[in-house]
Amino acid sequence: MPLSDFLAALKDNPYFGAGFGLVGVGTALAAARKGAQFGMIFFRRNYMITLEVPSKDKSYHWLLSWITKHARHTQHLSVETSYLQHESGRVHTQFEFHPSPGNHIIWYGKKWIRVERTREKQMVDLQTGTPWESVTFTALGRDRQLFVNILQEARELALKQEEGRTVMYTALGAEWRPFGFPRRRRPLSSVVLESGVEERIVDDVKEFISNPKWYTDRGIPYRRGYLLYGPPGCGKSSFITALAGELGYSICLMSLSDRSLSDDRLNHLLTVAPQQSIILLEDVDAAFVSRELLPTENPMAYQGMGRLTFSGLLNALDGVASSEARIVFMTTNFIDRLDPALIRPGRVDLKQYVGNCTHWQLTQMFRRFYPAESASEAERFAERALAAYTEISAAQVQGHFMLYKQDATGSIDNVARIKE
Ligand SMILES: Nc1ncnc2c1ncn2[C@@H]1O[C@H](COP(=O)(O)OP(=O)(O)OP(=O)(O)O)[C@@H](O)[C@H]1O
Repeated sequence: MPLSDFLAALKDNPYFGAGFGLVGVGTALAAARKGAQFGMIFFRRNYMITLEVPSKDKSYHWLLSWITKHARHTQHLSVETSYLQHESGRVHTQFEFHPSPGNHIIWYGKKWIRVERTREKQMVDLQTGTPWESVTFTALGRDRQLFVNILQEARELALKQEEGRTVMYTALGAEWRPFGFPRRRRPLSSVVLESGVEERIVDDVKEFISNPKWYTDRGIPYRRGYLLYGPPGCGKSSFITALAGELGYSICLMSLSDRSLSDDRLNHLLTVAPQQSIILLEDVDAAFVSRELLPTENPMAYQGMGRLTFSGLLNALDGVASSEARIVFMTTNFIDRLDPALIRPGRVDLKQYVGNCTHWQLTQMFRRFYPAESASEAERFAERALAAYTEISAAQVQGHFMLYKQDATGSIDNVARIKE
């Protein structure tokens, strides 16, 4: 059907009311209007299909990108600014144009489709503070498969854009929203942990992900908790980011000291976390300290800083049940400050100390940073570093190397100044 005919059919057109006789102009017009309305309703019900997608639906953002791709000739646009990190590490600002609120016509699957994007000025999503929006697709025919195809294409397009990148989500109201630009996946080899530590965690997570049946057969909730503990700057967060990249997972980052976090909200967020994501609760000690360490005169500390209570946190962790593998990582610098109830098996199934650099780690880091240098130079670096300090974090070593980017000998000679 040509576009003009399609548009004509969509408009409220008195055509359907024509031919009702010459009963008087007023009556004829009213009859014509009624006829038109009836005709349109009949036509819509029987020969048109529509799909409404509200902005709070997961597919909404994918669909906006899909529409942008297909409505290339539309002149009415709105902009969304994002940042993209290139291989070199440089960040580029990217403007993505989306069709503005209003009507757009798309030719897809040998059909004309009207896409109406609406934005409610009066209605705001109370949880996210953003205006309420929706897009409605209207097409002639009865075949719903058209919409299924569009949704699948939109999802594939979104996945393609995220390929090779790790998406970070943060909690906004009761939802998870991507924040910042998707980061280039960090390779696991770029995080140098003590020998065997990486394998221990990666093998455990992979085994967990590939074995849902083991859990269902035994009626055990399909979730696994990990705790990485140790001094700052030793690679806990970097390792979790690299692990997410290795698995092709995203990260849902949450701070338990967020004052707006309540028991219900945490519970809800853990339940609705995006598929294939790692939930990361950083610095859990900052929100709750062990009951045993608590001064009795300050019971508030145990209740958490916001409206989240300790028992609420335990319940939320226990309640995480999903057909999807649910992986929760917690990090802390002070494991001894954590309540034993929080880290008992079932809530934390694997605990791993991530500590300051060992001799082995120092040699590995040196060789990674200065690939042209020999193994004996790496040994010399590690020996001198550990002779000068008993405790050096990987972050400090990395900072030191950055000072001697092109000068491996300088980095060895000045290793005693690593903490200056
Ligand atoms: N083991 C490591 N191998 C390579 N780089 C590391 C390692 N540990 C830390 N770094 C570097 O140091 C910086 C800080 O590391 P990271 O945030 O992962 O440490 P952390 O243990 O999570 O610290 P905190 O306890 O303060 O959160 C990052 O830039 C990271 O690249």
